[in-house]
Amino acid sequence: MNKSLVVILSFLLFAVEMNCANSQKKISVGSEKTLIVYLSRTNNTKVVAELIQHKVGGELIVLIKENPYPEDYQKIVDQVDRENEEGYLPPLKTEIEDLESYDTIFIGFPTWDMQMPPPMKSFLTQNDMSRKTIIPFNTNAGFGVGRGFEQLRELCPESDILEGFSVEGGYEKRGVFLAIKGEREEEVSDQLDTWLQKIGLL
Ligand SMILES: Cc1cc2nc3c(=O)[nH]c(=O)nc-3n(C[C@H](O)[C@H](O)[C@H](O)COP(=O)(O)O)c2cc1C
Repeated sequence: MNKSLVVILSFLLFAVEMNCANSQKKISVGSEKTLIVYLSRTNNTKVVAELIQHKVGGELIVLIKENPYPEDYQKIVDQVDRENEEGYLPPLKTEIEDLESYDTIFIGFPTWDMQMPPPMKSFLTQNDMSRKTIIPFNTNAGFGVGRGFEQLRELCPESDILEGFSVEGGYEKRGVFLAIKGEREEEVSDQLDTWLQKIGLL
């Protein structure tokens, strides 16, 4: 084979390889240093957490309470109301041993009682979030995040908190459990892209 043909073919092969490598590359804010901590009862916030992980990488950790909340909707509503009134912080089963090694932490929770659920308050109170970049996200039944992001700022005064993402999820009271699926999941995924681009993570 003539020498210049070999050079041209090698160059073409290199260009094709580079293109494949780039199209497979996961856009990441540094997988080994990013954590996604979330709380979810009916999996809407879980789906959003997984979409975020798919887009930016990182470790996914679900918050589990030591004593589970009641299955019954009205019972959990009453218990959460009481816990909020008393400022009770429920003990958690979930422990993150090497939290200090993460510098970017996504914090995801559903709106409960128009605020942050007590187990997430426990997590943010028990762990040192200072000097970390915190990125909040939320699902709700259509009434918004309530005081949730404000409470996050109060609980993490020494953190750099980026603009949060809040989206409509389920409506357990009306029997709508996991709503972020199928076409709705695709819609939420697009909204996540817009948000992540806006805050500079995509
Ligand atoms: C105890 C409890 C209280 C809730 N309170 C509210 C509320 O005040 N406002 C609201 O919009 N949604 C409220 N919701 C609905 C959830 O925020 C919504 O269904 C969310 O998408 C659930 O997320 P998950 O599927 O990750 O658990 C409440 C749900 C529960 C279980």
